[in-house]
Amino acid sequence: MSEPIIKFDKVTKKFGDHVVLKELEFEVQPNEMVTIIGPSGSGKSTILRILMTLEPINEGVVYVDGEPLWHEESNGKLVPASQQHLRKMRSKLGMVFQQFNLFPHMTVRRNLTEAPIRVLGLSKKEAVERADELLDMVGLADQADKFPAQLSGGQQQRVGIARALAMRPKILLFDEPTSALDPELVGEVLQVIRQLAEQHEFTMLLVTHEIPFARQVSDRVCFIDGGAIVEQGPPTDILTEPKKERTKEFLHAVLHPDE
Ligand SMILES: Nc1ncnc2c1ncn2[C@@H]1O[C@H](COP(=O)(O)OP(=O)(O)OP(=O)(O)O)[C@@H](O)[C@H]1O
Repeated sequence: MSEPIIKFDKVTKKFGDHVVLKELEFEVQPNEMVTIIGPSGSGKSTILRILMTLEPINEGVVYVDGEPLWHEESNGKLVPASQQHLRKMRSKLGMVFQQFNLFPHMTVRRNLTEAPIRVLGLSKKEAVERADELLDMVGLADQADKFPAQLSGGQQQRVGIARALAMRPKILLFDEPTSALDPELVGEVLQVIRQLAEQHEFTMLLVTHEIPFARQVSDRVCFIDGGAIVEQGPPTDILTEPKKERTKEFLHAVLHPDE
């Protein structure tokens, strides 16, 4: 097996006295599509937010692409990372948020060109070309001049995905990308994610409650509860024949909410 592109080495994360992740050990291989499932409050979003450098960790080391994320090496020791190191590491990752988080005062195209111009130093022409290619890929080439509020939720989320891709990250993180959508708009967003998963050009980490979708697209499913991995493996094992009682109870509750 190759070197993992993401590795949580005994990572503990606390909010005050509340231990959200307890000595978490978790690895993702390059180009792997991993889905994280688990009850509300189990620490799923916290894992993604730590990777996006939005939440610092308390103990342990997170490695991304072979380098410590929240630390830097100095004289053979790991010391807290500088802002410069965090910026460099952050550029390896892109995140798609539950609430889209688009810039409301910018057109769709400008939502996609802003960061590549400012952060990556692309010329306007290069950034526009890249944006238009990505909008075409997510089926929104004809919406480039509109503002986010003029689009449906499903369209806005497709812009959110295109915007994350515009930075050419190695790793794409999805935090419940369909949970803010009306049910009839979920399919179009899942279709874009499915397309990306099939290309195998990115490492993808997806937090979702869409169990049938997770079964179709994931290389591995990870069930977490109480900030630790309870069970993980191929989707057919975890989602069809889970071994642990907690996984069975969770899946039953998600798949049969009325029982
Ligand atoms: N900024 C914060 N300050 C204090 N507590 C927080 C903060 N962010 C998250 N938590 C707590 O940490 C725990 C894990 O939160 P997290 O959002 O990672 O859970 P989750 O598994 O993603 O849940 P959900 O499915 O509801 O989004 C929860 O108990 C939450 O209340």
